[in-house]
Amino acid sequence: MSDKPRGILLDVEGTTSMVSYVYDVMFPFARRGLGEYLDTNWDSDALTEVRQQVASDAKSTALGCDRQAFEAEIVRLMDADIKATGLKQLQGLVWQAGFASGELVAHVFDDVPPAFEQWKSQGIDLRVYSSGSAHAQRLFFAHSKAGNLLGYFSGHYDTTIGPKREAESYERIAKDWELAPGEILFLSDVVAELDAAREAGMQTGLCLRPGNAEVEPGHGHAELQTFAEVVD
Ligand SMILES: CSCCC(=O)C(=O)COP(=O)(O)O
Ligand SMILES: [Mg+2]
Repeated sequence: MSDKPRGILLDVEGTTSMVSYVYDVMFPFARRGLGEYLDTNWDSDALTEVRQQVASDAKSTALGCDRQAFEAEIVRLMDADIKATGLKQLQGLVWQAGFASGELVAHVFDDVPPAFEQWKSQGIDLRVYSSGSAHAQRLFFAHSKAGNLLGYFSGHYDTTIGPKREAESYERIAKDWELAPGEILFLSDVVAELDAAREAGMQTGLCLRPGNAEVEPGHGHAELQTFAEVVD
């Protein structure tokens, strides 16, 4: 990495954690629990807010009111793995029971907790930016296989701040964090996300974790296999 960062911004899937944990464990859990969750919570405040978000994402007010049409839209978004804000908020609500019961225990790579400890001891501030909702991020890191890691983070960003592949999202994060973009190091497994962060002026690191998709050479981002390589 170039300059020592004052803040490290972390992606989750493919960066702190195995892609397969999200795809093979968490997404199927949300799919299985969807119908019952909707039946039980249709009029709750949390689900009403999500229904409005999904309707707004789809630009169809009616969608938020019709139980069958709503569920069909959620299934469509899940099938296509569309990282829409409303879907991500709903998945977080369904996962809550799984994390609370212990059926879901979030995967983190072994080098992650010691790196968090080292970075914090060096005075580096840590925040998360994931397509998963901020609520889901908190559940995830509070219930990880390495224990409760939530205390390491001073903030969480999701797609309500903007899409992960747009430079403006990273500009907004830097502004909210009250750091210059160049003082922030963004770590992710997705080159398009890193391109957007670099365009905003952030330092970037591409995580090459086991199970991640292959990347084309020539992207120009620093590459790392583990977090131990990030800061001296
Ligand atoms: C934070 S837990 C759920 C992760 C998730 O739903 C997801 O889509 C992961 O996306 P990321 O931006 O972390 O790669
Ligand atoms: Mg990722």
